[in-house]
Amino acid sequence: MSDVETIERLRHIGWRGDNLPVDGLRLARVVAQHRAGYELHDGHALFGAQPDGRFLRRGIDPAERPVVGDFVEVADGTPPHIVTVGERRSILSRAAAGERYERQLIATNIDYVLVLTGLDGDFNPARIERYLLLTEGSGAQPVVLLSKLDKCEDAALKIAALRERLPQGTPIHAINCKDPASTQELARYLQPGDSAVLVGSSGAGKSTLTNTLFGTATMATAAVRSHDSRGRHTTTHRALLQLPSGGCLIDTPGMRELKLTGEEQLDLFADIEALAEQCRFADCGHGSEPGCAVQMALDTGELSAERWRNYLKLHDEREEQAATLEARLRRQRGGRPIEAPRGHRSKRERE
Ligand SMILES: Nc1nc2c(ncn2[C@@H]2O[C@H](COP(=O)(O)OP(=O)(O)OP(=O)(O)O)[C@@H](O)[C@H]2O)c(=O)[nH]1
Ligand SMILES: [Zn+2]
Repeated sequence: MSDVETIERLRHIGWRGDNLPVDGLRLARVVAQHRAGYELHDGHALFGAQPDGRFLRRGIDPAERPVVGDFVEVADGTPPHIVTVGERRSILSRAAAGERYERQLIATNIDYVLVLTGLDGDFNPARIERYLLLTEGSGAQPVVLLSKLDKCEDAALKIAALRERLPQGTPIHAINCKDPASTQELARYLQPGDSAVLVGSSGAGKSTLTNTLFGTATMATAAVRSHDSRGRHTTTHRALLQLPSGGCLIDTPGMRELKLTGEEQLDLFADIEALAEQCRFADCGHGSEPGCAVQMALDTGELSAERWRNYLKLHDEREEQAATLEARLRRQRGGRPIEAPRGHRSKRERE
């Protein structure tokens, strides 16, 4: 195959570079990570690979290891093995579940995070805000998709309210996931070289939209039944889907349950933070204090109670994660005792 052909194929799995690796090495993208190794795609086919020994060394920063979305150079062999990880143009991460704080890379080299919410009973601006926060600082651009436009009578109202609430310039598209003419406007995010992930709660229409973008209903739920090592049935999703428009969709389980990392700036709520600065007391609790600008805005309706609650919730969650992060960094630096994170002392300590 000529280099031109190879580069063209790589574009369809999201590659944007121009230089192919030297002879003997092959460029491929990580599409899944299993306990037993990696699953890669070279624009042509899927194949399995193992990481080079240096990625397995103890003490290596986990962020240096290959993750889903990475473009890697592979040395052929039995099995093929990953020798280098290419520069990343974006990094989506989350706080790993568990007692100890850990920032976990979910996917790299993603250009668009398509946040899908139904305009029906699923419609939930707070959840959309949570997803938007998780793309903050990642290098990926969030795009809000509102599905079930065909089943919603007050769509215009909901869209207008959302536009007012989200940062200016956040793209919002209301669509019918079942109708190719309606999803056509998403092609601009799915051109050769583009990589997108689709996130949203169960029932929002992710499979339906994927099928429509893919141009066929035959893949039904995009899932294939297979057997795991113990012979149990497992459902695995297609991890990288090359779309007719030229771009690709990456599906990674990590995107489904998302926790804040503690590093978010909450830019999304800059207006609320500016408001709180105007309270008469610097340490205003925004309860019944006199001169509270937040209460005033809530009273006049300038700030909706629902959005204020969402801000508080995400703010507390961010603080909690930030405290754990801080404790962890301190432990790593000097092994000094870990203080109880701010805001999480027991009731008695606070008194
Ligand atoms: N009328 C209409 N129905 C839709 C639309 N999008 C999805 N649906 C329907 O909503 C239901 C759920 O859609 P799915 O695509 O399975 O949702 P999902 O997000 O993949 O759900 P999970 O697989 O549980 O994560 C299905 O019955 C779809 O046919 C839409 O834009 N319009
Ligand atoms: Zn206040």
